[in-house]
Amino acid sequence: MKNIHFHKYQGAGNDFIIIDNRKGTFDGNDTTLIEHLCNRRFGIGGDGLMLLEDHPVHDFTMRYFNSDGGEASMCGNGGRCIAAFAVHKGVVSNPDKFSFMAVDGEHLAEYKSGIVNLKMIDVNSVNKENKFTYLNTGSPHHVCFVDDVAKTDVYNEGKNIRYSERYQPDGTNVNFVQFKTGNEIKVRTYERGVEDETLACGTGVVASAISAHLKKPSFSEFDIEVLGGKLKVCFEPNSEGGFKNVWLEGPATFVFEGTIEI
Ligand SMILES: N[C@@H](CCC[C@H](N)C(=O)O)C(=O)O
Repeated sequence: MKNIHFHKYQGAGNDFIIIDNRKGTFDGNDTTLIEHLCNRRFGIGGDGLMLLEDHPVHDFTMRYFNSDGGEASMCGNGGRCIAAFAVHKGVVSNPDKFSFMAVDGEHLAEYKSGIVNLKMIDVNSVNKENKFTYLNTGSPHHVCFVDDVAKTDVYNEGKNIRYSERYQPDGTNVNFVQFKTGNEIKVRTYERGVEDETLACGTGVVASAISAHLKKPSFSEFDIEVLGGKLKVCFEPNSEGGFKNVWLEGPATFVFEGTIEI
């Protein structure tokens, strides 16, 4: 038997188990254990699990695992939550501006009163098709626009696209976006690796905001409503059809901590 101490955080309802692994005692290759810990009935429960580890230059390293146990591409809400955790635990010396390393590279973060503003990777290109866009914002995203996101069958339609031949073998996350007024959009996301709709997806709202900009070029800042709350995204288009200075902002909240015996 082994005891694992964990913290639970959520960012707009995208929820994560976070483990301080600076001593290296948790084995990130143990897919079965991570899947078990993320299980909402038999474990702690979460859309994903993160390990906070040391980094020689940056304040820390973030390792992200989807709830299926697999080490995944970037998680935007996870990045915001681990940033808040690092501030709460005194891992970073200056909450106003700090940096960490993730699977897609370096991220800057700013923390103030429970809100984390996280710099995301530059987006070099957007594949714009007739009915959808496809882009990588740290994780791959298919984005389509719908008239009424509340009436969209996110689970079944998302799953069909996620497993469609076009995206094999890696699959994709799938976002359904509805324009509201001005710079406001509503987004619902089917996440691969969770294999369900989640209450929010950070890299997904970034992809959705950039896709919305392609339809409404006068906006480069978006207010986004997701099932679990509100997020903001801003960016600057570059001269080659890409996007730089991409920031994702929203709440990152401690839920509880505990020890689980496995
Ligand atoms: N919830 C995340 C995205 C996590 C990764 C995704 N499920 C994938 O495997 O691509 C976010 O907030 O960005």
